[in-house]
Amino acid sequence: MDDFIKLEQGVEKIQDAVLKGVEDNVTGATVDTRTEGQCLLLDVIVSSARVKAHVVTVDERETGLRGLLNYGHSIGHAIEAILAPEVLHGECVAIGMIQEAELSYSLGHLGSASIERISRCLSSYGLPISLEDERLLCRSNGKPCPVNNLMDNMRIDKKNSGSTKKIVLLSAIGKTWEQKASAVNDDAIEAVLKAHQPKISSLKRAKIDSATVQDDHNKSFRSFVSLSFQDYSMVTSETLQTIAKDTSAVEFRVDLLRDPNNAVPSTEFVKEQLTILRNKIGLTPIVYTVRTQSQAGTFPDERQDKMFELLQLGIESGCEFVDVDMTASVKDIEALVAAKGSSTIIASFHDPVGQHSWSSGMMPFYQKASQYGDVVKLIGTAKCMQDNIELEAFREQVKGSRKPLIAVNMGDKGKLSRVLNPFLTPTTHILLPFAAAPGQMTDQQIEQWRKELCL
Ligand SMILES: O=C1C[C@@](O)(C(=O)O)C[C@@H](O)[C@@H]1O
Repeated sequence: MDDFIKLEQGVEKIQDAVLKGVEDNVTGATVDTRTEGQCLLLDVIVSSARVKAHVVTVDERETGLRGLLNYGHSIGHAIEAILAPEVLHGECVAIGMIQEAELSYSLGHLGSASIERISRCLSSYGLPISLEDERLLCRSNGKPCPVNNLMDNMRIDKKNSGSTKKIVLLSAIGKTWEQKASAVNDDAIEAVLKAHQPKISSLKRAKIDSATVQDDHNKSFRSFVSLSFQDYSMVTSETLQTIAKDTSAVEFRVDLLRDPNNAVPSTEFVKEQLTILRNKIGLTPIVYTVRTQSQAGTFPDERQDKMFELLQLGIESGCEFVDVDMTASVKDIEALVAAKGSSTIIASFHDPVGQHSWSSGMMPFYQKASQYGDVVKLIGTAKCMQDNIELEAFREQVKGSRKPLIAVNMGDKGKLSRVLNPFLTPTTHILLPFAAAPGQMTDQQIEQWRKELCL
């Protein structure tokens, strides 16, 4: 119990010690150089190791007591068998701890206040406490954990005796109901597993495929915010969640990242940054983009090999949308599209200097993009209002196609096209360091214009 209180009360100090451990020794080099957090962390680790060593010594042959070390693991392992490797062992056990505490409660052994405290403590360390956790749903792409599969997986637990399942039940925090795992009947376990099934709506949100986008595009996908951060570890979850609140997706601009060790961001760095974004933003869909210099971005044009390696990473990481530039080589585009997995491909073309007119010049790019993308994105540059009118005529001309179209003009004079674009309009936000493209507006500004124009 004392150790639990230390964990409960020392969250910030312990987290600080763990973060510090990246450059320093996690538990501090010597007694003199240890911070308060490092002392606390060391204390908790040593106490845990002491308990474990004691239990393992007393019950060398695993006759009963040793099973207690398995609290949270009966259900945790059953979940892990379905969701690994996307979801980690520790995360599955954290959920298992809560469900086994609930089981203890449902059998009348544990008070509900204890479940509250355990939940709060696990959450404060960033661990998931239910299968509805957004980060977890995202990483597993909404993969379900049906009760019958969980029950099947629990059948092969080493603590069981024959067909009777044995689970560690709590009577208080730091205390178990018996000095061994207890026999529990299947009905009681099933009831808890059932109560913890995620709601259909949260599973659905985790799944966006190209068919959904194509069928439902004008209703569900109004806009996305182009994020312009250089390092997501410096941005708070609150900021990102505020930005994501009223939009359909956020754009992760790989070319705008600043890797402190490399001029062109390394794959490792991008992976790390994407994980940070994912963890902070929950289930908000991500548009993954590597925009080259000639396409109005900052990624070096001559590093096509690296660009495709990074795009592959976007697909492998399960980003809902991956933007592929149509000026790249057809061979590379084809290979990427063939490996798109569950991502929706946005085939895009930018004309940053307004070289191609909407009345004829953009058509070849539209055709190419329709061939490779699930979604087509054409970005022109307006020099005058007429360019927006021509864009609308273009939109009208290709309206019958099944491929949803994002078409806007950059520049101050192109704003009207952003207001009129009905699907996944790229937008900015006041909390961003800068707008990712000239003429980008916030969702509120677009709404305001639409009101004024009675749209
Ligand atoms: O393709 C686009 C559109 C955009 O260039 C714009 O004009 O809003 C902004 C980019 O971040 C995004 O990738």
